[in-house]
Amino acid sequence: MQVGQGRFAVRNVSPTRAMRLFVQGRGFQVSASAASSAGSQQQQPPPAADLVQWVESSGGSVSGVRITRNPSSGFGLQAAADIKSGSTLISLPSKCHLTYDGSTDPRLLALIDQVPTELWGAKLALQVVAHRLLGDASPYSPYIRNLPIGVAGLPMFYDGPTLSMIQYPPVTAQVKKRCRWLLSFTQQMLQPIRGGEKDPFDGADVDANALGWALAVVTSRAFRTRGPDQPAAMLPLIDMCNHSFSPNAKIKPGPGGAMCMVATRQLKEGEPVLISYGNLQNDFLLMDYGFIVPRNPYDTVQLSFTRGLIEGAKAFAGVGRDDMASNEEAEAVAADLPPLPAWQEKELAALQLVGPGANVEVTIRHVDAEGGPFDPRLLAAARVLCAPNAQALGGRSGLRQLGQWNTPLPSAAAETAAARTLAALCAVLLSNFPETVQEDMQLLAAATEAGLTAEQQTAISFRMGKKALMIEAMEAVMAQLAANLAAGKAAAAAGGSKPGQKPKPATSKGFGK
Ligand SMILES: C[S@@+](CC[C@H](N)C(=O)[O-])C[C@H]1O[C@@H](n2cnc3c(N)ncnc32)[C@H](O)[C@@H]1O
Repeated sequence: MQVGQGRFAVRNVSPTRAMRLFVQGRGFQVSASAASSAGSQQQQPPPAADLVQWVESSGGSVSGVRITRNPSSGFGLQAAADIKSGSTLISLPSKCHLTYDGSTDPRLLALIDQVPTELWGAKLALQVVAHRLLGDASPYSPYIRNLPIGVAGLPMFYDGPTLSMIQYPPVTAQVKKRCRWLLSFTQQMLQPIRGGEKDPFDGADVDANALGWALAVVTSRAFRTRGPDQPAAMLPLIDMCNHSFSPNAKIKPGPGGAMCMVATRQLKEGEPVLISYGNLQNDFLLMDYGFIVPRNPYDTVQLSFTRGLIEGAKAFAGVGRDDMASNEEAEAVAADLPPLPAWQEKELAALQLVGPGANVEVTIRHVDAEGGPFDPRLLAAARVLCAPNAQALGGRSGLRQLGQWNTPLPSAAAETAAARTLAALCAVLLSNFPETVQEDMQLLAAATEAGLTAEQQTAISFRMGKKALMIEAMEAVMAQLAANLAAGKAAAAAGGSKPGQKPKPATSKGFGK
């Protein structure tokens, strides 16, 4: 068993096969839809018909919507008729919601209690395991038996080489953390009680694969029904709805604690019913759901701010020196920094980028993101660190005055230095990736011939999206700079400057050396 490579090879059984064994070893029938796929088209019952029946017999309703099943994308929901906007498609009574605190088994509740509150997903995963083991005795059996046997595409189940193809530390580190947690929890919490009086699983071998499957089911299907800070719940049937950033349905509370799926616009018969899983960046879509959205408007590149990062980028851009530094020189500059003048230290502290309680996580976003492509704190920090003296900030201070994308510094020289530094920062970050965007595109174009798996293709598309985002930001900051300079010249020619004037729309020329 290898830790840190996202790989759970237990007793030489691959993760997928281990999950299959876990599921089938408990006497579970393969879901009605999966079982029927071997039969002829005519004999097939509607997919997951038992689940619909269970919801209806539990007091819920399913109206104007049907389940579809596609061999590659799994279950989905579809309008079964023309539907009016505002119609309730599914009403799911609270007795069908699966929550982590809804058990009557004190052994399970005691075990769940030992998991920290913030790991609500893990708590819920233990419930899912318990219900899977109960088999037909579980009140949720029609739901559990229709859950996917493997959750395709989750990096938690990538092999080591595929995980390393992501090339983006914020995601790979988090994936490894989840894998480590699974291993340590199963080894330290589940194995010692196995078969004993505290074991809620009555001696079943719930290993990292089994718990990993349940965790994957939870991360890809749970809903936060009680608000953003409260634990989530599994909503059977409703969770067969796929995601879109332009959804045509939404989930909302109904009478008596029910949760309802409601059409948010008119639907045509046969149209897929789609909800939004939230304005999530690709990191979370990949880690929790196993897919990404190309050119995801909510995607970001996450950075940890250090002064060295900006000073290295300044050197790389040739800001404050006669020439542009090489990568090595820029690294040397970043590693050996003189103390900051008090005015700059004070500004960085006001931005909460240094000092006690600092939060150094900043992002690069899409150009059309609110506030522009650079986290306002990062933009403000670049302006502060590129200003030769406090006067160059023109009396501005703090995030509101220094972090506005469309409000350049009055000093054209200082603003130019900041813009070039931010562009250089993107270039430095891009240089950390072994392949260019073009090379990634070529890899994807030849994916079939090269025998790349779907997961490997997703990993490449993911990192390509991050690189494209940085190129976009780099081009945007240089274009903004050109527009600012042009606006400044025009204002000067007209006999006065117009501070804060919105520059003309940018036409990008890229990062020119
Ligand atoms: C809540 S479930 C939706 C139902 C799921 N398709 C099934 O077979 O049960 C979420 C999972 O559906 C898939 N999915 C949902 N929306 C998707 C999308 N827009 N693109 C690709 N996969 C999607 C992913 O596998 C995700 O983990």
